[in-house]
Amino acid sequence: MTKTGHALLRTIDSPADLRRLPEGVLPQLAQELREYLITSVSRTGGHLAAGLGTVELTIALHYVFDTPEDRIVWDVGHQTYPHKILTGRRERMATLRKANGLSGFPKRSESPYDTFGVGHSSTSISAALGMAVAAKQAREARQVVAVIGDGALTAGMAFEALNNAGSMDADLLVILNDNDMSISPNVGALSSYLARILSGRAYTSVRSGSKTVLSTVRPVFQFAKRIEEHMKGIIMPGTLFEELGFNYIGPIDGHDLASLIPTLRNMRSLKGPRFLHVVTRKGKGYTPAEGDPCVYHGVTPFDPQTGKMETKASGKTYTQIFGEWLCDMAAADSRLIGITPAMREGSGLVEFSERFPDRYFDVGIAEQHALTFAAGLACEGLKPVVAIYSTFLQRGYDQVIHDISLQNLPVMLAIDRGGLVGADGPTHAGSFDLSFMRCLPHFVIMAASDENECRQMLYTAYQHDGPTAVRYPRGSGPGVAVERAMTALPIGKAEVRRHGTRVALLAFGSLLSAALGAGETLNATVVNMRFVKPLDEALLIRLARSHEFFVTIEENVVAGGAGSGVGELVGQLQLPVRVLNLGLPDSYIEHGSPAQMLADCGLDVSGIVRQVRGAMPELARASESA
Ligand SMILES: Cc1ncc(C[n+]2csc(CCOP(=O)(O)OP(=O)(O)O)c2C)c(N)n1
Ligand SMILES: CC(=O)[C@@H](O)[C@H](O)COP(=O)(O)O
Ligand SMILES: [Mg+2]
Repeated sequence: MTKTGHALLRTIDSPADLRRLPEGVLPQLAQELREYLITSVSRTGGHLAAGLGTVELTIALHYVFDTPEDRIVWDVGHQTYPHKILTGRRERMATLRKANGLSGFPKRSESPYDTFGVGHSSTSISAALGMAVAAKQAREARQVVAVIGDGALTAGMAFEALNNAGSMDADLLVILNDNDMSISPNVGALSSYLARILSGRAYTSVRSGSKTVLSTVRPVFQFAKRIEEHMKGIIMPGTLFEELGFNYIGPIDGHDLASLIPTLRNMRSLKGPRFLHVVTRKGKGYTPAEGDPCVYHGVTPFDPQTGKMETKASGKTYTQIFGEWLCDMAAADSRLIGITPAMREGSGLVEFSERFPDRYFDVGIAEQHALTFAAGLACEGLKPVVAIYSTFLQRGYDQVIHDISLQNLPVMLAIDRGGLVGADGPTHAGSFDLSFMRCLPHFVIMAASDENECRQMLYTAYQHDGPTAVRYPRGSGPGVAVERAMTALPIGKAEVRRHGTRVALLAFGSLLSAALGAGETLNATVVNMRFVKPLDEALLIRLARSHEFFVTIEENVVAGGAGSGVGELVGQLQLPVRVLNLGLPDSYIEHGSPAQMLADCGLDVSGIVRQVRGAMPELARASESA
């Protein structure tokens, strides 16, 4: 804590307040902002290291640009807590990622300073270009800035935007926040290229992890020199970004306000596509986070003195079950290849990457590439397993259809974070995968209801000679024991878990526990459907002869979900049952606690009972008179 107790920071309720400060006090403000950030996130949890790395950049951007009139578009947005603190939300940081509280990402409805909703990476340049073109069309002198990280720059979408922007005269400034990190260390040829730029320019950096103090050619001088070169038409071997039509400046020290502010002022005065390369340190100013920016990328509440995080005493997560299975399967089958689009830790591939480095591929934030890369591997007889969050799978949908399903290739998708994810909110919820996967020919699709079944499904999928998907939720399940044996399930076979009368609750995946609880109250039959595709048609035909109602239950939108498949079958076969589909509504569920979010959607025990009785009042009357 600074001696002043954040005295400066407390005077800032908007960037206008910030812009009234003399430049000389901004380093003090940066110190206070960094301390405030650490203290606040130590209480709430959330994303920490990235925001620590953008403290000075955020101050400089709001100091130089006339926000919100000038637009700042952040990429991913996990690094925007300093931005939120400086734009009038300082006192609401205690509500971060809690129900009805601040979002963990920029959100247009939350603040005029949040110019574009983000959460998925690599969208900032496209959106900012749109805003810049709009400003030009309206003859508005507005400045538009996209702030993108070196990790986010590894996504194809970023280069689609650079390619387009570089050929236009839109007044757009792209700022690359280069900290040599994605969540884990950044990967790929682009990362190496950026390192070469840093080493090739008068710049020593922390990029190589060295303790070398940052030192740079004074950017103002450098800036003038480059203008002179351009003016003289001297064709210098420019950077990739210059070759793409951007006026490239950098690299400069992204923690040095004395460099940032004059450079941004200069770049603000220019027209056309401009590219500023800043170098920062992820976790800057907090020793535990500087030491391990990967661990401190996303944190649970922690002791700010020691950095020690709270750990929830819970069983193995589904992610851990997957990681264990992947290693066991790789040990048994040399054809297995493990692929992640930049989510090694989140998807549980750390052990696999260490034990099977030649069969592990982190392709960067490149979901589309990951999926078609897997298809290519499968063409040659290998067995690719793509570990991917449901929400990020959305980024590669055409590749799933065109490169995997259509060619009927044996690619296995391990879809993690299926269903609601809690604090990250709607940008990260896996609300749609059962809908967008179910309609694809050739795919076998399973949804795990507990940890042991998850492992069995993974093995079942891996053994299948065709495209498969196993979907499981974030976090841990009901805590059943997991047998390490490799047991395959019969494809397309469901499992009756409870016998009842009149109503059959057909549960897909993680909501089986809630269905069993509701089944007790309703005296209903409860089925663990296991397979979204193919459905257990024989069982459904049998149940239709002895039940009046099918109630499908899934943590996926109702629209086109697993339950829709049951309704389609009932219609096709004219089965004598009524169908009620329970699942996520046709709306986005705001962040909060997963249990509360499910309850709000009527997907806890009482909610299921209430909805069933509401749709079938004769049931309610019968159970009351019983
Ligand atoms: C499409 C997509 N894939 C994966 C992620 C998960 N993710 C969040 S932040 C991040 C790394 C971003 O690296 P960078 O852009 O360099 O930002 P930094 O954290 O280094 O500031 C990833 C992979 C995402 N948000 N969006
Ligand atoms: C910002 C981002 O997209 C990731 O950090 C994401 O928040 C990780 O989600 P999990 O916490 O579920 O791994
Ligand atoms: Mg980075």
